This record gives sequence, C-alpha cells and structure tokens, in this order.
Amino acid sequence: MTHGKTHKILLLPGDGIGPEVMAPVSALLSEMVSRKTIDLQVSEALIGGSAYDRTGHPLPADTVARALDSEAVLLAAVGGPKYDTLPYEHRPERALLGIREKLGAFANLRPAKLFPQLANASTLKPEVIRGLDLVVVRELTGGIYFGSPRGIVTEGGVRVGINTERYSEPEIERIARVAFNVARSRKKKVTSVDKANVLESSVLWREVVVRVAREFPDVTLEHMYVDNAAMQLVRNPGGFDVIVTGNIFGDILSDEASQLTGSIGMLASASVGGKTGLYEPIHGSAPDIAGKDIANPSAMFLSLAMLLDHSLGEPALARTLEKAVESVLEEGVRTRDIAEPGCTLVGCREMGERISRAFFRLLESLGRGR
Ligand SMILES: NC(=O)C1=CN([C@@H]2O[C@H](COP(=O)(O)OP(=O)(O)OC[C@H]3O[C@@H](n4cnc5c(N)ncnc54)[C@H](O)[C@@H]3O)[C@@H](O)[C@H]2O)C=CC1
Ligand SMILES: CC(C)CC(=O)C(=O)O
Ligand SMILES: [Mg+2]
Repeated sequence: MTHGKTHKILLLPGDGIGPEVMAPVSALLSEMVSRKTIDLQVSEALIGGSAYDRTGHPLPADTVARALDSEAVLLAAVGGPKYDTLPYEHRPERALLGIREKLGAFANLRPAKLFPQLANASTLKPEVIRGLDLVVVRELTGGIYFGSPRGIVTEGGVRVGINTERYSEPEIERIARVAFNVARSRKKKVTSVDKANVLESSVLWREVVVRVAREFPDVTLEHMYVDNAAMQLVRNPGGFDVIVTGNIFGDILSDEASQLTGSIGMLASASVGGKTGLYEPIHGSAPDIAGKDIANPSAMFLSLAMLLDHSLGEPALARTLEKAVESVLEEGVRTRDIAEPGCTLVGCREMGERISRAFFRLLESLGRGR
C-alpha cells in the first residue's frame, strides 16, 4: 500500500463546527498511519477566528509556511459572529481568501452528486433530482472578492461601500481550460455562467471562454446568465454537466446545488492550480449548530477523498472512502440535516466513527487493510 514516499498534509480545523467535523477525519488519518494504509505525516495549524484569538492574526505566517511546505491542505471552516465586527483585514474570511491566494488555488471544483440513498432528503421532487451529477468549476482567486478598489469611504458626507469585479484574460483562460478538461472526463458539456448583459467583466469572460472552447471541439459550450442559471438549477439540474463561473456566482450557485443533494453537509471541494492542493467542505462554520455535536461530517470526509485522489494519487483509497460514506447512508444512519422518518439519528462524532469503521471494513474486504 505504501509508495515509499512520506506524504505531508496539513489540517486546518478553524472555527465553529470546523474542529467538530475535522476531529473524526483526523482520527481516521491517524488510524490510516498506524495501520500503514498510507505513509503520511499529518500536522495541524491555526486559521481563522481561533488563530486571531491565539496570535492576533487570522492567517499566521507559520500557517502559510507550513501549508506551502505540504502536498495538500485540508481545511474545515472559518468565521463566526464573534468576529463579524472586526476590520476586514483581521476577519477569518480574509484568512480563507488569503490561504487560497497564497496556495495559487485558482480552480475550485465543487461536485454536486446525489447519493441515491438521499433522494428523499432533497427538498426537490425525486424525479427532478434523480441522477444529479454536476460540477461547479468556480474561479477562486479573482473577481469581486479580491478586486480593488474596495472599502468603505465617505464621499460628500455619505458613506459608500465599494467592491470591484475584475477579471483579466489570463485568469479567465486558465479557469476555462480547467473546466473544459473536467468536461472531457465527464459528459462533455460546459455551461459558462455570467452576467454579460450588464457586466463588462462578464463580456470579456464570455469572449475568452468562446476562444478557449475552440481548443476543445469535442465539448459542447453553452452560455447562461446567472439569474437564469440559479432558476434552471432547481428546475432541471440534470441539464448541467460542468458549470464554469466566477468567484461570487460559483459561491452562490454551489450552495444552491448542495441543497439538491440533500444538505450542504454533503458537499466537498478541491481547490487546485498551485503546487499544494486545498480541500474543503463547501459549508461554513455553522455557528447556529456549533458545539452541539449535530453537524454532518460527510463533506469533510469527502474532501479528504478528493485530497487522496487529486493530491496524493490514491484514487482507490478515495473511492473506498466515498463508498464508506455511502454504506453508512445505506444503513439508514443520518445526521439531523439529512434525517428522514425511520432513520437512525446520530451525532457528528458517531457519524464520523461509523464512516471510519466502514472505510476500514471495506479496505479489509479489498485485501488492503490489516
Ligand atoms: N469555507 C468557509 O470557511 C466558509 C465560511 N463561512 C463563514 O461561516 C459562518 C456562517 O456562515 P453561514 O452563512 O451560516 O453558512 P454555513 O455554511 O456555515 O451554514 C449555512 C447553514 O447550513 C448549515 N450547515 C452548514 N454546514 C453543515 C453541516 N456540516 N452539517 C449540517 N448543517 C450544516 C448551518 O447549520 C446553517 O443553517 C460565517 O462567518 C461565514 O462567513 C461561510 C461559508 C464558507
Ligand atoms: C469567505 C467566503 C468567500 C467563503 C465561502 O462562502 C465559500 O468559499 O464558499
Ligand atoms: Mg460559500
């Protein structure tokens, strides 16, 4: 099972439910190491509000250095009401954008796939979501979250909040190429989502995507305005294969897509483009449920699966971990967000333990565990 090389990964549990959903994943990794499933060096660092409390900075230099020195980073979530009144530079969310930028993780892949066991957990009719399987390819290090000028200024005695949406041709080209390549391994369809009827940044986005599409004649390209895309996602999600879009539109559409799969607690992501891959559930720190042991850790496990696949070259372990999540769902075990009548309702810790046990059981049945 080991490849003779020690992989190095960094865990960033963060805030709110972050440490709760990270704990069972960290335990799984420790057991993988002690069983010699994989040769791995795992360490942990601070990010977000918890880093601010301990060091006065939400993204300590030590965290950035250790992230850059790792093959992959697994991040849970940051933020919380306690930090909402801090100036932007000190906010946990700034640290999140900062680590993405420092790692050069410009392409955020957010697959939304329906586990058939959760067909009734979605708020949409089963016939609408049957077979749902799409990927949002979100540009992650540009757009309005990063553009300048930004800030709150006073103009003629009136306070004005300013943010800037901007995209350069190279930024659009590289994210478009990622999306077309992803589509090549799937149903060969890309839907580029923009607001080209009102935004110049979107006019350029569309022009560049059309140009890149010529390199991929086997992939079908369609364009959609973001307002229509938001509607089509709940009307006919099966019409999508790969959605490529900018930072803010991708953020919003992927949360919408998550609900089609039953819960935001089910959706993982991979942010790639730099030397070190960054893997995160798409959800936030969920302050409303933090500390109650009711969060769903599945997205955190599925993010580890993406890490094993994309950064560590371990697709078999990744598929086994996905199957472990599926087998626990198949047993009718549910956290509160995906509960249904007759299910076995469990907390975050127990859900995590069950996924881990299923993982090692499946590995053993494949002759890959002890
Ligand atoms: N990647 C990150 O670290 C992100 C951080 N945030 C931050 O998180 C904080 C809360 O933001 P919200 O808008 O409330 O978004 P959120 O994603 O944290 O929560 C939205 C809703 O989904 C539920 N939820 C989220 N994850 C869940 C899970 N694993 N299991 C069960 N239910 C889950 C929450 O209870 C809440 O009702 C804010 O400070 C925000 O800035 C938000 C999104 C992403
Ligand atoms: C700070 C936000 C941009 C985080 C978020 O909502 C996300 O990346 O999905
Ligand atoms: Mg989001």
